[in-house]
Amino acid sequence: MTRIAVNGAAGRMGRAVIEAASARDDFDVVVGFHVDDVDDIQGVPIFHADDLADGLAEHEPQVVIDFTVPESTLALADACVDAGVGMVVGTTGFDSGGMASLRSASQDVPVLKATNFSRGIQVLLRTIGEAVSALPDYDLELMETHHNQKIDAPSGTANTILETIQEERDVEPVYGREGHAPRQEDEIGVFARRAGDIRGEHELVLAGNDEVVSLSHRAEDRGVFAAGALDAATWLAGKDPEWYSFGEVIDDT
Ligand SMILES: NC(=O)C1=CN([C@@H]2O[C@H](COP(=O)(O)OP(=O)(O)OC[C@H]3O[C@@H](n4cnc5c(N)ncnc54)[C@H](OP(=O)(O)O)[C@@H]3O)[C@@H](O)[C@H]2O)C=CC1
Ligand SMILES: O=C(O)C1=N[C@H](C(=O)O)C[C@H](O)C1
Repeated sequence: MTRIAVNGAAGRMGRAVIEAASARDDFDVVVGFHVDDVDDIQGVPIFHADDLADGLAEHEPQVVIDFTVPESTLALADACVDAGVGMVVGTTGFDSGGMASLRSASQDVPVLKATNFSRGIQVLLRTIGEAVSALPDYDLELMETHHNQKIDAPSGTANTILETIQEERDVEPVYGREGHAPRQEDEIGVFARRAGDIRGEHELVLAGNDEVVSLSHRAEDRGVFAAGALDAATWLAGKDPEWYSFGEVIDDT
């Protein structure tokens, strides 16, 4: 049994995590955190986001799963360091300072951060690395589509895809194009669309040599991210303080 807490318990992903954990018998969701004063969400006791330390001390989770905003994740990191509780972080949109703060928390507690907790995206990332390396002269264009409530753009996953490409090839991102904007040889166009309640779509196009390769992934339900975050929490519980990746979970389970 893994004792978890959920930060952002009333959010789209927080609710999905609680729902997925409640349907399994190997998780106990002991506490949730939310910005408003409510007693419980889906039967889970809720502490206000200003009272992280109290909630962690009273309910003693092994791992907190976080899907919020960077400001909230960083406040949580301080509380987790003080309480000695591990973190599974799904929140995206950190600037470099925020990432550095989160990384420094992993000197004291185990921290696993992923921009996408779908297993399929992990496979896509590996496939993209291979394709970009095998097709060095092909033009690259990256597209993502998400629901109309998403705050950050491009998506965290798109940024991770870009980093994966840049490990293989020196490409310069161009975010959208407008007007007189001819394509340069070593650029990659990056495009973000927002519409409806689209759960998350990512596509990399590689074009050249009179052919087009399209590598894409579409999440059809937030449950896919929730399941991955829960697998990560089980894997992380009891680990030493360090910075971990979801790829390590996939390799082990
Ligand atoms: N890694 C992955 O696999 C995935 C990552 N994500 C990422 O997770 C994050 C959350 O996404 P989603 O659930 O759709 O977003 P939501 O807006 O639905 O949920 C975010 C929650 O955080 C709360 N919140 C906002 N500001 C604060 C604050 N300052 N302190 C404490 N809590 C706060 C919100 O409260 P309120 O509702 O009152 O504003 C809300 O409950 C995003 O960064 C998204 O990109 C999403 C899906 C998958
Ligand atoms: O906000 C979302 O919904 C999602 N965010 C993550 C991201 O920014 O990549 C992961 C997923 O695509 C859904």
